[in-house]
This record gives sequence, structure tokens and C-alpha cells, in this order.
Amino acid sequence: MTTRKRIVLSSDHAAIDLRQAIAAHIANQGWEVVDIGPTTPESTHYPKHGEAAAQRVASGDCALGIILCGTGQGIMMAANKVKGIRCGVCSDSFSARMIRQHNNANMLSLGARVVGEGLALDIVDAFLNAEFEGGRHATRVDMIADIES
Ligand SMILES: O=C(CO)[C@H](O)[C@H](O)COP(=O)(O)O
Repeated sequence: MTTRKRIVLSSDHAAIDLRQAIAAHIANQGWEVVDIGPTTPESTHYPKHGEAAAQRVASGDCALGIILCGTGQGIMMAANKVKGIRCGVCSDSFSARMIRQHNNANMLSLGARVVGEGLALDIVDAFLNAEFEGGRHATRVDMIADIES
């Protein structure tokens, strides 16, 4: 039996269409997508959606998470308040690769009012296809965890 890796997706009202496009894109790549919404366009509050997704990652229920709001900034700030979460906002594919390789990021944040769908999907691919390099970077990531404890 093949175990598919689970990834959680969430957003606020500003990013529903882009979140759903990302969900379809990565489901096609074999990921088990846990899309925790929202699904309706009413105005909502990004901190609760960032925290909900972050808890799925921090608990180990999902290996990774992708979260979105208008800029990607507010929902990233909320997710990073959850212990064990390392989330970066990316508007370019190089940064998305590097936050995995050097920072062992377990969440990616995107701004739906910043990047178009084509670039966003490329950023997602860069994030998902990169691996943590460890070594000197592990020392530094451990130092981030020390700040939390
Ligand atoms: O980007 C965001 C947070 O960082 C939000 O998506 C944005 O602030 C929502 O704005 P509005 O309520 O005007 O749609």
C-alpha cells in the first residue's frame, strides 16, 4: 500500500480561487489534500485560518501546509505563532526552494493579491520538490526552536 503524504490548505476570503487551483494542482501530483476552507466568499479573519492549518501541521496530522491571504503576510504571522511552525511568504520560486532547503519550512504562505496563478503554482512546485539540506542549517533551525522553548 502506498501512503500518500498529507498537506493542509487554508486561506481567508481573498484567496479562495487560488487555494482551490493549488489544491487541484497538487492533488494531481499525488498529494492527499486536506482543504479546510473556507469555501464561501464572505469576509473572514485570516488568523483563525492560519492557526487552524498550523495546528494540523504541528500535530503531525499533515506533513506540510500551504496558506494564503491577500498578501500572504497576516496568515503567515498567525501560523508562525504555533509552536513548531516555520512558515515563509514567497512571491518567487527561488525563495520557496530555499525555505525548504535551508530553513526546513513546514508551511508556505502565498499572497493571492500579489502573485498570479501561474507563478503561484511554480512557487508551490519549488516548495514541494525541495528537501532540507541539514548540516549547518540544522544548527540554525534548532536555534529557532530554542527561542520557542
Ligand atoms: O492580506 C491579508 C492579511 O495579510 C488579508 O487578506 C487582507 O487584509 C483582507 O483585506 P480585506 O478585508 O480588505 O479583503
